[in-house]
Amino acid sequence: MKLNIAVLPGDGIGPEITQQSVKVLKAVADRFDHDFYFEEALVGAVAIDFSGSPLPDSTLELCKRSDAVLFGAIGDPKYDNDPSAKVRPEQGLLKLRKELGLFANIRPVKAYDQLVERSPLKVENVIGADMVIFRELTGGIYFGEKSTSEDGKSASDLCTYNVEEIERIAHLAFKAAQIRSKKLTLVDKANVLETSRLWRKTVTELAKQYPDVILDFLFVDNAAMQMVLDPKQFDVILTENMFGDILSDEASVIGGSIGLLESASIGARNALFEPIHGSYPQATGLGIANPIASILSSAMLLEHFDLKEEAAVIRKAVEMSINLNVCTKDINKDNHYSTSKVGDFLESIISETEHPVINNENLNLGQMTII
Ligand SMILES: NC(=O)c1ccc[n+]([C@@H]2O[C@H](COP(=O)([O-])OP(=O)(O)OC[C@H]3O[C@@H](n4cnc5c(N)ncnc54)[C@H](O)[C@@H]3O)[C@@H](O)[C@H]2O)c1
Ligand SMILES: CC(C)[C@H](C(=O)O)[C@@H](O)C(=O)O
Ligand SMILES: [Mg+2]
Repeated sequence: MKLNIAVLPGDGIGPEITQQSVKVLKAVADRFDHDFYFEEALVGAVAIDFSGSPLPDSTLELCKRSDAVLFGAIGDPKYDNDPSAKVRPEQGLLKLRKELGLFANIRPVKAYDQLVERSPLKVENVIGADMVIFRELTGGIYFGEKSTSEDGKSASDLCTYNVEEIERIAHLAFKAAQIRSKKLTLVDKANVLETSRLWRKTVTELAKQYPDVILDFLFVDNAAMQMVLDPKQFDVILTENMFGDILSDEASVIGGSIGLLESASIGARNALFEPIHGSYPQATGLGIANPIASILSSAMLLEHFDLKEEAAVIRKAVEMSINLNVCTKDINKDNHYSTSKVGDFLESIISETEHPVINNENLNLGQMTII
């Protein structure tokens, strides 16, 4: 298969993790005889430095004409610490999502058996947890009208949704539930917010088309608590933009690190694949960032094009690196590997060449077999 992939490394750890994904995708292309073409472009703070815009027109054009976008991360402390900055790196990502119509952000969360001991949550609560969060991505308070009064003493962000915006992502979430454990939980704040009441009404109506799926509801404050008390109760979570942002970072403690959480942002024509984490500026250039979230996002990219076997090879290689403890320090505190060493390891497993790090005497090879 021929795929043109736009690569937007962005800021902070974005370039180092994205580089590992490209390595892995190239190994997949070689192994399965595909033609993957990569073209890089600027986004975020680096794009502001270069052109004054967090999403230059040339970057947007590249994304529009590519088959898929591989996104790293954006964000820089110089903007985080300056609330009055009018041009901000995050605007690049938000504009990209809007312009490409990426309304559904799919964030799978699971507890790897080998890592449950590392989760701050109780092992018995976490083991077997496996859910997917469907986060609405182009509406809600993120995109409503914004204003600040002239005297700077009040500000407003409007939250709006319409039925069509709710229905299109709800269909995807119901379909996902049908091929999973057939349970869909709508997370909202319908006891307070008009928009949430519209979500409840619309989703309840739609549920009639999916009689095999059990629909239930949770208020977001309770959902935040249930997420850590009993994450195994969740199968598919459907929620609006901001609740999904917050709940998915919270859910990452189940897996042991946010550096493991992949995501796909899907629209009618375009698709973008991004880790859920940010630019982790403190780690820039130190080689400690976990590249797995980005690499698994690349697996989602392949699944999007129905390259299931290819994606499975990536997922199996990742399982293997976790089993063998070839991991960065967020999940391997004592004997960690650098970002690029983890990438090299996965690349070598996929391309079935010699493993550059596997001879390390501290590795416990156990019963592992190389695919
Ligand atoms: N999609 C995105 O590009 C995105 C997402 C979230 C935040 N941001 C931006 O990133 C910047 C930093 O934000 P933040 O500190 O709140 O969130 P962050 O996700 O960058 O980092 C939060 C914490 O998560 C951990 N972490 C994140 N990525 C990791 C990785 N790959 N490996 C290991 N540990 C990892 C680290 O402990 C880090 O301190 C801000 O400018 C923010 O706006 C961007
Ligand atoms: C950087 C920010 C705009 C973004 C969001 O809030 O959507 C991030 O937190 C994410 O989860 O992708
Ligand atoms: Mg977020």
